[in-house]
Amino acid sequence: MAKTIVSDLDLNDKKVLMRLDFNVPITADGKVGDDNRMVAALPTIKYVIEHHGKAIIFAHLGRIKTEEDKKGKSLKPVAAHLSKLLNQPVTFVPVTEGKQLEDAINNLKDGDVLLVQNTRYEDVVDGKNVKRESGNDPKLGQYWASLGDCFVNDAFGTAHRNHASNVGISKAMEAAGKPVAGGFLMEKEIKYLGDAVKNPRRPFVAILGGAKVSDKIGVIDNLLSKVDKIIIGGGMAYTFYAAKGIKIGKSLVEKDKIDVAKKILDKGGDKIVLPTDSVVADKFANDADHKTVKGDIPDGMMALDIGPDSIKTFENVLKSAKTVVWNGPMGVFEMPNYAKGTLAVGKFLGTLKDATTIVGGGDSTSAVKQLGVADKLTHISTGGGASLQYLEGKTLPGIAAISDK
Ligand SMILES: Nc1ncnc2c1ncn2[C@@H]1O[C@H](COP(=O)(O)OP(=O)(O)O)[C@@H](O)[C@H]1O
Ligand SMILES: O=C(OP(=O)(O)O)[C@H](O)COP(=O)(O)O
Repeated sequence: MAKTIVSDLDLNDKKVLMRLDFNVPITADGKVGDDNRMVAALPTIKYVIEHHGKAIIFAHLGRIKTEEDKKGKSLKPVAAHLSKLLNQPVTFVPVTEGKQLEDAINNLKDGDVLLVQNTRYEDVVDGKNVKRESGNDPKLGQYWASLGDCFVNDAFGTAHRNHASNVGISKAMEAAGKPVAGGFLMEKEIKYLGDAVKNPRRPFVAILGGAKVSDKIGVIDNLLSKVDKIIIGGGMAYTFYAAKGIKIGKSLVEKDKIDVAKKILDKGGDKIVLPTDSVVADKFANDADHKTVKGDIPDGMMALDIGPDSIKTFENVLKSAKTVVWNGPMGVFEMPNYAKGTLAVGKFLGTLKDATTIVGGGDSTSAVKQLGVADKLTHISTGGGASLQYLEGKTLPGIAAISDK
């Protein structure tokens, strides 16, 4: 069923609530480190401005479980960066509810842009982890929905979450008879990912890495029936090492997912390709003592990148691929000593001539952009977990909640 899109709405003089994915890296000096996701949302924001709407933007940054977590997770630097990108002022409201927010919204004129504080501040109230946003508290969705005339959800990267700021607002808006639409980014992502996986050209290879192991390990099981090979690198690999009885030292591991990993290995057999060597370090730091080891990770060491032998193994699998979907860096690429694996895989994908190559996820995308290979790939998706779940064939709650045409 086709979904309502922002261009279907009458925006003139309307308070247009927007949900965007501005979950971007913030540098140590408090600036936006990579603005791919923000740039990707500009067409929809500009459309709202040009059609005389008042853009009221909701977005999240990081995950918040304690009061302490709120430090460094304010969207203020994102507002400043957005103002530069749009070349117009952006009003930043440092709270997520109350009179200050309501007054600021009431003061908006046509074409103005306002960014609300990190929606996940609502997860911790009075020091308690109440998960109002990420638990989709209906009262919060209703409150936010009451602030606007229509809702435009363009946060593809967050579409796999059932949260108050995407699903909650949508449901409350619909209940109040107000329009709920998707944005242009949502439309573009669905088109590219849908086309690539409906009838994928084979061999179809998925590459998974990164650190959100418990989030993404479940995806592998479903992908097994769709792809010809799954390459697993990055922090994800060591839960699989543990499942195979290979020593992992102090490497990232999700202990309660080792059984899941075992089942995936049994079911996947030689479809699953793991690193054969790793770069290990004695601490999580670029200047730590580090070396390359095959197989077992020594006691007291942690694996922070794949090694040169793994790179060759992965390239061998990838060289004949016709469709490649990649999410999650192969190592801690933010630190130069552990960036080689991610670099090598990104560069290799850029050399594949007759292949559809799709990279998704905040960190993976920022890695391929740093490498300068982004323009050699078919599609850079703003969603990591979201694109994976879309590929699995799952209905994403954020998309499902957009009104049908
Ligand atoms: N071996 C590893 N150990 C710990 N962290 C890792 C390892 N490999 C990659 N990472 C981290 O994974 C993070 C990205 O993971 P994730 O959020 O799942 O990817 P994406 O944002 O692309 O979806 C990066 O910050 C990177 O440093
Ligand atoms: O960065 C995101 O996901 P991704 O790392 O899978 O691309 C999205 O903004 C969702 O964030 P979340 O995984 O904290 O819910």
